[in-house]
Amino acid sequence: MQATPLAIPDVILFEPRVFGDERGFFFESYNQRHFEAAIGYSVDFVQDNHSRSAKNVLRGLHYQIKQAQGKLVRVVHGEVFDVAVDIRKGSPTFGQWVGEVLSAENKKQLWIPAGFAHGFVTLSDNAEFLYKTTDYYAPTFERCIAWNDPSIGINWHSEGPFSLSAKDQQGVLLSEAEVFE
Ligand SMILES: Cc1cn([C@H]2C[C@H](O)[C@@H](COP(=O)(O)OP(=O)(O)O[C@H]3O[C@@H](C)C(=O)[C@@H](O)[C@H]3O)O2)c(=O)[nH]c1=O
Repeated sequence: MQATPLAIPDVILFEPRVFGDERGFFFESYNQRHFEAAIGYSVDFVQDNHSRSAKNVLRGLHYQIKQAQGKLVRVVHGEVFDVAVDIRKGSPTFGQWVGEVLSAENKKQLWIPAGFAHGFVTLSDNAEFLYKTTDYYAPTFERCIAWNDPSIGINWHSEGPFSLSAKDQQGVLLSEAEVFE
C-alpha cells in the first residue's frame, strides 16, 4: 500500500498493491499496521458504510461537529470525484480543498481525518462507495456545507447538473458553518 500525502498533507492517498493473475486479482483493502504507520497515529474504526449513487449524484459536504469521524473511503464499482475540505479553525489550509478520482479500476483510497468536511460526485453511470469511520453516525451532530460555496471553489470535475438530497440542498456557507476549534 503506497501512501501519498496530498496538498493538504493530513489527507492521504492510498494505492494498494494489486496482485493480478488468471483468476482475477487480490489486494489488501485494509491493513491496520500499514495504515497506522502511514498516518502516524492509531485509529479505531467502528463503522463500515456502503452507498450506491447514480451518475451526477453529489453527496456532501458532510461532517459531524461532535463524534467527528475520520473516514477511509474507496469505490468498488464505477468512478467518483472525492473531496475533502479542511474546516479546522487555525489550520494553515482552513477552507481549502483537495480531491481525487477514486474508481473500482484504480482502487485508490482516501484517508480523510476528523476536522474535514467530505463529499463526492458520481462520474460513472453508477458508483458504489465504501468507507470505514472512526466514530458512529450521530444525526444530531451532522452538519452540511454547501457543495458550491464560492469561498471554497471546488472543481467537481463534472458538468452536472447535480442531484442532491433535500438535506444537501440546505447546506450552509463555510462562513456560517460550525467548524472545528
Ligand atoms: C451516514 C449514515 C446514514 N444513515 C441513514 C440516514 C438516512 O436515512 C440514510 C441516508 O443518509 P444520508 O442522506 O445522510 O447519506 P449520505 O448523503 O450518503 O451521507 C454520507 O455522505 C458522505 C459524503 C459522507 O461523508 C458520510 O459521512 C455521510 O454523511 O441513511 C445511517 O443509518 N447511518 C449512517 O452512518
